[in-house]
Amino acid sequence: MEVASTLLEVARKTPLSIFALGTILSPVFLIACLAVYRLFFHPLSKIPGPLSQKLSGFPRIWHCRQGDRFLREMETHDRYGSVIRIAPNALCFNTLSALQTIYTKDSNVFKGDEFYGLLDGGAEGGRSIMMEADNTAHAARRRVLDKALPPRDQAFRDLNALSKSFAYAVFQEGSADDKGWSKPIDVAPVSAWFSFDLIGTIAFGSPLDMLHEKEYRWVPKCLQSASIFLFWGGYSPFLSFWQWVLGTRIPSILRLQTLQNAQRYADFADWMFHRRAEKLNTGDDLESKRADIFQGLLRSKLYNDLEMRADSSLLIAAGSDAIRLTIAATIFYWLKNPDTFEKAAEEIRGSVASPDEVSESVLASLKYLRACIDETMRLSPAKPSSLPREVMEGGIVVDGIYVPKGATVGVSVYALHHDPDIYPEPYSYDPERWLKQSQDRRMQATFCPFLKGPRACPGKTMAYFAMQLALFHLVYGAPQGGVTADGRTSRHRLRHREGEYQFNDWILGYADGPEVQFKARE
Ligand code: HEM
Repeated sequence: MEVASTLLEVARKTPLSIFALGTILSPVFLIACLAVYRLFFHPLSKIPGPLSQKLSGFPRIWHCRQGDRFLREMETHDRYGSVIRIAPNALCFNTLSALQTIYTKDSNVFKGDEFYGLLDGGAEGGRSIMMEADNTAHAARRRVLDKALPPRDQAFRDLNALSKSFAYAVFQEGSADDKGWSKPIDVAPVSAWFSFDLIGTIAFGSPLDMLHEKEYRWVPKCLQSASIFLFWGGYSPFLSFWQWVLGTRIPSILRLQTLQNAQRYADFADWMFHRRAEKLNTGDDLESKRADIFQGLLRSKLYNDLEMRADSSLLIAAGSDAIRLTIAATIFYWLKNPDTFEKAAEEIRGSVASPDEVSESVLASLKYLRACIDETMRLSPAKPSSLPREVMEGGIVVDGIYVPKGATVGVSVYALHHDPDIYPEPYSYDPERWLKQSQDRRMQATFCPFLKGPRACPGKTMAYFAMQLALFHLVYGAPQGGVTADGRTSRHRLRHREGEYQFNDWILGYADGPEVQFKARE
């Protein structure tokens, strides 16, 4: 009281001071009012969650930057229950019913500006199909994209050839020492080169040849760095500001590495699509006689240049990174659980007399391999955090909770995949659970690494081909016995499980390792 009366006394004497005082106090007053509103009067005020996240969106941005948002969502669910408030205007659920309500065709939601507003074409703008807000426009683009995917037999042949090169590159990286052991090899970068080569082939008609040549090996690292910015930037309230900054020299003057890389990556994606377009126009390249995604998109004439640029950026990232992560993570889980590796190896080596005989039907018969991949994607889904959907006019009811227009809702894939009621011992790597006759029916319904509904991944079939073939050739050629995996645990309190593959979620999952060593088979 004393301080207030002194301040008023001073203010009374000089009008200028009144102005200064008002300038200082009014933002404080406004922030206090906003805090009171968000805590007590906001339509979502009754939903439980950490105080900091009820008050502000910045904790979520912080966790996006740190790469541990999915772990934070899981922790918050464990503490507060099946629906949590993860930002003043955003809810996260961890139930099957919420998954079935939010991501279905007729759900009263769309992809709003939260996260999906940061245009993936860089400073020049342009929305990719994944960022397309309008559901009808999205459906039209999706029809074109689905038709543009290469035919199965062509995709199988291409991916089979690339997978052989992948296995060869892994073995090449390590050379045996005098006891017959290879040097430790980090599988993550080699998987990245493989996955970029495969998306080059599927989407643009020719690989970038990263498995053999070093020229473009900077791209995966550049994309990883760009993704960090695009993830936290997408949740920041100043989207147009960041968009503008990307087009200026500010990132290079201030050495903002992730922003510089966001633009560098967008320019690279632009170059990829223009290179493809040029070859198609001249019609004299071999690739134009084969199907690839951009050939289909370019021929459809549905897109403008900016959308093409954005789709190119999306496809390179979406088509490569999740595959890279899943291959590396499966190897990690195999090495941490040697009996599962032995079983997979036995199945693979017993399936055909020579790896050259692998075919689509042989792959389909490798049930244990498929179960291993699914168990990896359950434990370490490449998109583990909740994917936000903005509620439209009229609101939506999720798990009995009315959510009004303008709020966002989502389901934590990581939390759903670790529900102990559906997946007993949820942190153990147990491929057998996918093979049991008496399987809980909810398992297939909750398992959603590719998401569900009209916005789910169109590359699922191709992704399974690529992951199965890469692991098939690796295991077929892998010398038995001498393999190790590093634990990659850290002191982070949410990352303490020895047997869990540790990765960061920056739109997609990024990790180092595992490191493996090979020894010649007896
Ligand atoms: C293990 C591999 C993969 C996983 C786990 C995966 C996962 C996903 C997920 C969860 C989404 C939904 C994203 C969202 O709504 O925000 C998505 C979308 C998408 N994915 Fe994949 N993906 C994989 C491989 C691929 C491949 C190989 C391609 C390219 C052929 C691809 C192309 C796309 C595209 C274009 C979209 C946007 C679809 C749309 O909005 O209609 N993905 N993916």
